[in-house]
This record gives sequence, structure tokens and C-alpha cells, in this order.
Amino acid sequence: MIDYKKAKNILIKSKINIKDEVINTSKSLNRINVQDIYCPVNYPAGTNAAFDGFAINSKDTSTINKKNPKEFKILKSISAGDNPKLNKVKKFQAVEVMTGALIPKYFDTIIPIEKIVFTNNKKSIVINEKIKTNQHIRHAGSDYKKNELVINKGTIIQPSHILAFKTLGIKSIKVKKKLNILFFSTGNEISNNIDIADWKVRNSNSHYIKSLSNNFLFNYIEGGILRDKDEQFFKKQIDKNLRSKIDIIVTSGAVSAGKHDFIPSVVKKFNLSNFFKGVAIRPGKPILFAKFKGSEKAFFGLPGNPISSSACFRFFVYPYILNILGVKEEKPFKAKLKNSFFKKKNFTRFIKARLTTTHNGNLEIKVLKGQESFRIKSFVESNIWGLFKHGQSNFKKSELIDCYSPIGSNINIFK
Ligand SMILES: Nc1nc2c(c(=O)[nH]1)N[C@H]1C(S)=C(S)[C@@H](COP(=O)(O)OP(=O)(O)OC[C@H]3O[C@@H](n4cnc5c(N)ncnc54)[C@H](O)[C@@H]3O)O[C@H]1N2
Ligand code: MOO
Repeated sequence: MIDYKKAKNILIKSKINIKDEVINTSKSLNRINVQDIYCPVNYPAGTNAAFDGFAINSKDTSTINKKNPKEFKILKSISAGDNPKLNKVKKFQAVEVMTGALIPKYFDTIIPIEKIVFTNNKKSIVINEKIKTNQHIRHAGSDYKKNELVINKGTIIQPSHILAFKTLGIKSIKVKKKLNILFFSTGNEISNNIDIADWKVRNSNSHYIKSLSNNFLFNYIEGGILRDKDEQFFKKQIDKNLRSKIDIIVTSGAVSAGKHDFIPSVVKKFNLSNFFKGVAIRPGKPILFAKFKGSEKAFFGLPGNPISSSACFRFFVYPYILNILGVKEEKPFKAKLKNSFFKKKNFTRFIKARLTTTHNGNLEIKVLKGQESFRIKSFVESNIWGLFKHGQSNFKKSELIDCYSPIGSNINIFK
């Protein structure tokens, strides 16, 4: 049986090709850009007011003090969106500006409205102190300069990126096409009904995988439930989908050693270029992967226990998706182990765990009770996957453990 590292190396070598497409940036959430994106303009476009108040030229205040105040004539009021052009500006003049208004030439500083003293006729303001230059002003190009890099290629587009694209007038971008994943559940016991006999099991795996599709970058296509006698039907389904828009076929269940576990024997009938079955991990040991020869399609057989399916999706299918879409390998973040933990040395363990932070800012991870792969309650209590590495048995309290988000890429948090 191969270990997790070897399995991941096989996945890296088994890339399938995904085409590019150009899309509107408003629809780019969670897509992957295939080119570096540069800023087409300066932002802010013009030097503008950060506060509501009055713009003046600071040099006009150089000789002003409490004993020697000066009146500044108000020329006009400029709001955000107004053309700021003025014909002639003389010394000791001011313009009223609203936040976001462009500041006309000659003026170089702003006095907030709260500090303004007006003359009785309200046509001028009175200044009785020296005012520093560049107060409450946002300079043109001070955030983004034209041609500056906005994001590198291979970024998972986040809401902050969409804010930048829209601010900078970036209308469309080239991204990887969304992957199509066809998913089958298996087993005579699996039912889509609510009221079931004790010998039946409600289908949850397909709903879990479907629920990941928004955050984990794929289109979910429902294949239905394969029954124990559906071996031939399943083979035909693969045949058909090798000539379809489907990129990856995923099944849950029927991959271990039982009488009805037909997934491995059916998949092996096809011409495969890469393959593994069984990895030294828990949960999910019976996992199967295959790449079909001569076609850009891949197959994952996830073990049927709900937590085995979840862990195998997170630690096999998801890294595979990121790699074929051109995203850098996700890095774990580390948290201090709260309780000691023991496992078999040559197995990698994916652990349902709870991540918390201490009052002084340390991240801590607790291994939850009930790690068996049928147990849902501990999964509900958990908020993080802890990866306990191959090659070590005893994990002591305070040891640093690799953590992976169960709801999206770690890359979204730690760039
Ligand atoms: N003799 C052996 N038996 C088992 C082995 C082994 O190596 N030798 N491996 C065990 C391990 S580890 C796992 S994990 C399971 C996985 O087996 P399968 O992938 O064949 O899964 P099934 O037997 O079809 O189902 C297991 C379990 O999960 C439930 N299930 C399946 N699909 C769904 C679904 N869509 N929604 C909810 N629950 C589902 C199913 O009812 C079973 O209870 O094999 C061990 N056995
Ligand atoms: O490893 Mo299985 O995936 O224990 O339950």
C-alpha cells in the first residue's frame, strides 16, 4: 500500500487539461485567473477629498496666527462627481469640498467642516492658525498606479479581488473553465427517502459533495445511486462520459473488499495511464484513483463511510482540482495540540478537530472524541481538519499540527 505522499505525487503527474474561457469579472468569484492581471488606470483617478470640509492652499496660511487671522473667500462647493474645474484662483480663496470630490489645482490641503468658522455673511471662512499641507487628501494613483500588478495568475478569485476589478474598470478576465464533476452514490441500502426501514441508509454523501461545489470550484452533476447489480450499467456510464463534457467522475462507496464492491474491477477494465488503490490513510484507506488513457478524464472512488468520503474529497480530489487549475499547492497552517494523540506510525490521519484561539493569540487544536468514519456528531462539532503525519506515532501536547479548512482553501486565509 502506498503512503499519502506517494499518492499525491501520482495525482500531480496525472493532470488533465482544462480549457480557458473569458468571463465577466462580476461572475469570477472562486474562479482561477490564468494570466497575471495588471491595473489599466491610476486609482484614485484624481486627487480628491478624504473629508467633507474646505480646500485651501496651505502656503496662504504661513503668516496666520490667533492675533492675525485671515478670511478666505468661498469660490464654490464641489461634490463627488462634479467637474472640479475653476477659472482663476487667487490667494486667500477656498472651495467647499465633499468627501470624494476632486480637488482643483492650486489647493493642497483640507480643513474638516467641524473646524470651520464662517464670517457672518457665510461667504468666507476665517482661519486663525497655520495649516499643514496634504491634510485629508487622497492623491491620484496613491493606491494603484497604472500597469501595477493586481493579482498573480493562479489566484482563487475572492470578493476583495472583485472589489478591485470593479474599482479599476477591469471588465473581463481569462480563467480556467469550471470543472464538471459527475457524482454517483452506490449501494442497495442508500435511499433518497426521509422515512426508511432500519436496514436502509439515507443518502448524505452526494449532498455533502454538492454543498462543497461553490467553495471548491466545480459544477456538481448528479449521477444518481448505483445499485449492487449495476456493474454493467456503471461501465456503460463511464464509456458514455469519456465522450462528454464531464472532467472527473467521483463515486462514493463500493471500493473496499465486499461482494458488491464493483468499482475497482469496473474501472480496471478501462485503459488507464495512472492508477492507485488503497493508501495508508485513515479514514479512507480503500480510496481509488485512475486517469483514463487517451482522454483528459480522471476518476476518484471515495470510500462510502461519510467521513471517509469527506476526508478523501478534501485531501485527494481538492488538491487535484487546485493543481489542474494552476493554483499553487495549498500550505497548512499550524496549531498547538491541546491533547496528546497516538496513531499507527505508517498511516496519515485526517482528524476531526476543533480549532480555538487563546487569550494571547495562540491557535490550539483539539482532537475530538469519535474519530470513526461513520460518526457525524464529531464532524458537526469540528471546525478544522488536523493532518497527523506519516512517520510518527506519538503526538505530544503542544506539538504543532497541520490544519486545513473544511470549507474552502487555506489559500483564502494564508496567501
Ligand atoms: N474486509 C474489509 N472490509 C472493509 C475494508 C477492508 O479493507 N476490508 N475497509 C473498510 C473501510 S476502511 C471503509 S472506509 C469501508 C469503505 O467501504 P466502501 O467504499 O466499499 O463503502 P460501502 O461499503 O459501500 O459503504 C460504507 C458505509 O458507508 C455508507 N454509505 C455509502 N454511501 C453512502 C451515501 N451516499 N450516503 C450515506 N452513507 C453512505 C454505507 O451505507 C456503509 O455503511 O469499508 C470497510 N470495510
Ligand atoms: O478508513 Mo475507513 O475509511 O476507516 O472508515
